Amino acid sequence: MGKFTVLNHPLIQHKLTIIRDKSTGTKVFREVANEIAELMVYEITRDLPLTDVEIETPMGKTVQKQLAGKKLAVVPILRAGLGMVDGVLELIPAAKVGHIGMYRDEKTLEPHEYFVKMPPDIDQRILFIVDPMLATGGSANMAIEALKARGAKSMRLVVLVAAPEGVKAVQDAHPDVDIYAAALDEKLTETGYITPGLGDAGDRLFGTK
Ligand SMILES: O=P(O)(O)OC[C@H]1O[C@H](OP(=O)(O)OP(=O)(O)O)[C@H](O)[C@@H]1O
Ligand SMILES: O=c1cc[nH]c(=O)[nH]1
Ligand SMILES: [Mg+2]
Repeated sequence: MGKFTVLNHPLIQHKLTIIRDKSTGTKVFREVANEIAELMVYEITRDLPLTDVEIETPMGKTVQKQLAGKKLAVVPILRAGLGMVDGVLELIPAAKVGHIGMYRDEKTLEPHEYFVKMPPDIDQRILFIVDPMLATGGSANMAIEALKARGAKSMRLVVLVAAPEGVKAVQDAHPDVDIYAAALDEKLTETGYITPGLGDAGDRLFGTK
C-alpha cells in the first residue's frame, strides 16, 4: 500500500487555515496555496538521492553533493492544480511541467479527462502530481492511470486537503503511489465536497462559480 503522509508543519497548518476561511479572496488564496505547495515540496524532497561531484571553488578542488538520478516533473491536474505549480517551481525551477485536464461531473462525481500534454521522457522522471483536493479520488486515479499509460513509473500525489474516501481509493487502485497532504479532513458531504474543506478550489483560485 502506498504511504499516506500528512505534512503538518506549523507554517503549513497556519497557511491552510487562511485559505479555508471563506472570507479569503482570490488574490490571497492564490498566493497562500502556492506558499503551502512550496513548503510541502521542501518536505517531500527530503529523500531524493544525492551523488558526489567534484567541483572547484575559488580555494581549490572539492567533492560535494548534487541531486542524483531521476529528474523531476510537476503535473497539475487542471484547473485547480495550477494553483500549486508556481510554489513547486520556486524550489525546483528546472522541473518540466506536464498538464492533465480533468473535471468532475457535478451530479455523478465521475471524472472526465479533457487534456493531456506531458514531457516526452516521463518514464525517466519522478512526477509530482498536484491538485488541491482529493475528494472521492476519482480524478486522481484517472490522472494516475493516464500517466501510467504514457509510461510514468514514479509518481507522488501532493494535495492540500484529502478526504479519507479519496486516500483509500488511491491506495487501493495505485499502491505504488505515495500521497502527501497538508490535512486529512473528516469526510465527504452528500454532494461530494470535502468538509470542513475549503470549498471549490478551482472556483476560489480563478474567481468562477
Ligand atoms: O477526488 P474527486 O472526487 O475526483 O474530486 C477532486 C477533483 O475535483 C476538483 O476539480 P474540479 O472537477 O472541480 O475541476 P476544476 O479544477 O476545473 O475546478 C479538484 O481540483 C480535483 O481535481
Ligand atoms: O471539496 C471539494 C471537492 C472536490 N473539489 C473541490 O474543489 N472541493
Ligand atoms: Mg472545481
